[in-house]
Amino acid sequence: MSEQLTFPAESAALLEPRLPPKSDATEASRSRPFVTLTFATSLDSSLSLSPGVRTRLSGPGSKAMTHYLRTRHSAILVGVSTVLADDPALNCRIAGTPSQPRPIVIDANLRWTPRHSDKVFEVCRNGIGLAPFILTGVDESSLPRGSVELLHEHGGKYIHIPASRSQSTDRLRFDWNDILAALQAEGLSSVMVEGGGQIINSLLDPAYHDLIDSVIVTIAPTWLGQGGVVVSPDRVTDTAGVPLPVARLSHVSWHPFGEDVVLCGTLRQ
Ligand SMILES: NC(=O)C1=CN([C@@H]2O[C@H](COP(=O)(O)OP(=O)(O)OC[C@H]3O[C@@H](n4cnc5c(N)ncnc54)[C@H](O)[C@@H]3O)[C@@H](O)[C@H]2O)C=CC1
Ligand SMILES: Nc1nc(O)c(N)c(N[C@@H]2O[C@H](COP(=O)(O)O)[C@@H](O)[C@H]2O)n1
Repeated sequence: MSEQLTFPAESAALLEPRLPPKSDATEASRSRPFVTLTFATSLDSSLSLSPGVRTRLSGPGSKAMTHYLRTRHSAILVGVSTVLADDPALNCRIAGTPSQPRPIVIDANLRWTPRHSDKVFEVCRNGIGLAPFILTGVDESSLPRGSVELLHEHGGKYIHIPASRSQSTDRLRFDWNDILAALQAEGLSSVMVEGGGQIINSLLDPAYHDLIDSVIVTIAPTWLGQGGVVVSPDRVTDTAGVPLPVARLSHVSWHPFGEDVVLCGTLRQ
């Protein structure tokens, strides 16, 4: 884990209007964390070749951009399938970074059994990352003891969130308002939501658009083909059943980073 990235100050300046305020005073006055939705996609809207396959999309420049975003948020949030697929470090690897983001793993049904050898714990032991907070719908009394201890040793923990049962999958699901309330209660004033597909599609439900402060998407000049993990939220229709667009960005800007382009925008008018 010796990779060291650099991100030019002039590129950082371009992104500044899209990022959470630097001033603690402003952040403290918010009722919920600042939310940035950010991910890397192919031209066919895929995040990876298939569920469970770690797929490099970002080139060196846009990868450094993502790591710069990690320095500018208090937390970085991913779904449990991303953790199982990627064994991600979820730290910032820009040299001299002043602070590391807190990894947040959405694992409502406890599918992940954390292990000492997981990268997220390795970087934590090496002082270049923080241990995860795992948001779960499972009651405290049913949490696996070994996992609770492993997390505790590294400074992480489980956090219980109220959950409802999805009618289609019979799995526990969280309301994003409850997720953000839990982060706020932990003093986390900003969060970047990185993925994967199910997490992003769930956040892109129109009920949650007002919760998203900024959208920053890396687009790589590649098609991954069918069978990938796709960003495509559930369809919305009008009262006559005619399909409507789910969301459109406004205040859009495009920034080339090497062979990739980074699209910034907001879901607000
Ligand atoms: N290119 C990129 O920027 C990124 C790519 N990925 C890729 O995405 C893939 C994983 O994506 P997915 O398979 O879609 O899994 P995912 O990482 O989105 O996690 C899916 C899990 O999250 C749960 N979930 C979703 N919304 C929820 C909610 N509101 N409340 C409670 N639980 C919720 C689902 O029930 C499911 O168990 C991996 O292959 C990974 O490599 C992941 C992150 C970023
Ligand atoms: N920005 C970006 N570009 C890609 O090409 C990617 N595959 C991802 N994936 C996300 O980054 C996580 C890996 O993080 P570490 O490098 O291990 O810290 C991965 O789990 C996805 O969330 N992102």
